[in-house]
Formats: sequence, structure tokens, C-alpha cells
Amino acid sequence: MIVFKTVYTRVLSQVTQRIHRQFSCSTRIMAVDQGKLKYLGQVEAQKIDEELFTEYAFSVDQLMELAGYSCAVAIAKCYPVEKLTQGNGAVLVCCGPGNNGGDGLVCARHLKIFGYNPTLFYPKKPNKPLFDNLTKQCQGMELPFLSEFPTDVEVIQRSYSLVVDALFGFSFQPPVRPLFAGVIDTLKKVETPICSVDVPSGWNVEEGDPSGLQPQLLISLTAPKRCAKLFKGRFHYLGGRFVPRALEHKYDLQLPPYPGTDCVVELNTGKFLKLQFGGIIS
Ligand SMILES: NC(=O)C1=CN([C@@H]2O[C@H](COP(=O)(O)OP(=O)(O)OC[C@H]3O[C@@H](n4cnc5c(N)ncnc54)[C@H](O)[C@@H]3O)[C@@H](O)[C@H]2O)[C@H](O)CC1
Ligand SMILES: [K+]
Repeated sequence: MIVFKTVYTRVLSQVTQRIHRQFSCSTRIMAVDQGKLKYLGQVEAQKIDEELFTEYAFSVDQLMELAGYSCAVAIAKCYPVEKLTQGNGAVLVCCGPGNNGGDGLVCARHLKIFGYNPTLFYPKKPNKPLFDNLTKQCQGMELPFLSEFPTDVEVIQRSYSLVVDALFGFSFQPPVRPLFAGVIDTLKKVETPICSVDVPSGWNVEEGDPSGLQPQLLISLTAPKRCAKLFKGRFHYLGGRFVPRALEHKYDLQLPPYPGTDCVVELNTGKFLKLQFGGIIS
């Protein structure tokens, strides 16, 4: 029995490595088991964020660029532009009033560079140079901004292949206030796949929201938040590959290894591939 198990494991391992070599871009094979990962509470996520700025001297612009870039890369892996049918790769990017919204602006800019056709909805820009600049960069790259959110679900479904949800991240405190409540209610009804940045907007960061938005792709940044345990979509990616080792150890984040030079890693939702070699396939 032991011999059989060893041979079986070895053969399976060789097959996996072979598939991996042949399809080095295959994200499914690169998925890692989420079992050991730490899921952050709201305060802990904010503390880590704060420490990156104070102890490690990063600027918000730097981390936002990396965060937004990783979101665009994860989107491109899951929804290659040539496969999108609506509006020539049209993507509606909805940005909120905080840094999650900033990630959305960066993501939109990179999606444009990757050949997508993003349109922004950004109704509440903070009066700070960072957000002024991000907005100007998008305008300079001819990304249109909607003055009003389309309330007609059909219009969204017909016009866009994807929706990026960058409304609220780890600082959100439910319930959603009026300006954004209508937007989230509409997004709950659309069938267009939704890609949520860091946290599905409107969800309690720790407890989620079973009747809330149900994204198809979630890109957790730095480390997944506790609500990500309740994510039921197709793709879960981790991005924001900027955490120093010491900080990772201090908070016992147990981050998975990122493949090669990639800025994102797919986390195994357990629904598609259940191969376990000490938890990690890389
Ligand atoms: N270390 C990292 O992982 C980094 C992550 N980044 C991204 O930043 C967000 C967190 O940003 P923060 O500005 O702290 O908060 P939010 O964007 O989540 O939202 C704050 C914003 O929302 C308003 N607000 C809060 N609750 C409500 C409500 N119920 N109704 C309406 N409005 C609400 C609040 O007033 C603020 O204006 C993180 O998730 C990542 O996406 C960084 O980009 C880089 C580092
Ligand atoms: K979000």
C-alpha cells in the first residue's frame, strides 16, 4: 500500500510538472491551497497598511500602483481581451472615495495599456494631489468618465463585458451610504462578471454579506480579508507583492510563493483543482 502510494504520488507529481512545463501560463495549475493562509480582520489589515507606510517608508502612490497593476494583470489572466465580446473589450470601472477607488483608477489605466476599453465611474474624488493625478492620467489616456451611473441593468450588460468593483476596500463600515447604495444595488442585479478589488464592496470586511454583491473574480491585496472565506466566485487571486519578509512574519501572514516574477498568484478555491503536495503546487 505504501509503495503504491509513493509510486502514485511520484507519477502524479511528474504529470503535474509536465503539464506545468507545457502550459506555463496555466493559472489553474499554479493555484495554491488556501489552507495555511491568514485571513485578516479589519483592524489588522489597516495596521499592516499603516506599517508599510511608517516603518517601511513606502508611499501610497507606490503601493497603489502595484496594487492596481496586479488587479489589471489578474483580470487579463481570467478574461483575456480577445475573448470579450461586448464593446470591444469594454470594462466599466467603478471607483469609490478611498484608496480602493485609487486602485481602480490605476487598474483602469493598465487595462487600457493591455488593450481593453475601460470607462470610469468616479463620483466622489477626494481633493488630494494623488487622486487628481490619477484622474488626469486616465483622462490623458482618453478614458471616458461617466457623469451618472447607468441604472438600467440591460444597458450595463449590453455595453460592458466586465465590471471592476473598486468602490470600497478594507476600511468600509456597513451600511452603505446613499450615493453608493444605488450603485451597489444595481451591480447586484447585473449578470456581467464583476471583478472586486480587495473586498466585494458593501460586504462587512470580516463577516461578508450573503445577500450582497457576488463577484466572479476577487483580487485580495497583501493578504485576504476574513470575508474572502465566504467568496463563492470562480477566481480568487492574491496581488500586492510588496510585503517585506519581516512584516509577513510579524503578522504570520503565511503568504504563498508567487510564481517566478509574477505580481499575482491564484488561490485555489477548491472547486476546480484539488491537488495537494504539502499544500502548494508551484
Ligand atoms: N496594504 C495594502 O494592501 C494596500 C491597499 N490599498 C487599497 O486601499 C484600500 C483601503 O483604502 P482606505 O482608503 O483605507 O479605505 P476604503 O477605500 O475601503 O474606503 C474608505 C472610504 O470609504 C468611505 N466609506 C466607508 N464606509 C462607508 C459607507 N458605509 N458608505 C459610504 N462610504 C463609506 C470612507 O468615508 C472613505 O472615504 C484597500 O482595500 C486596498 O484596495 C492601497 O491602494 C495600497 C496599499
Ligand atoms: K472593492
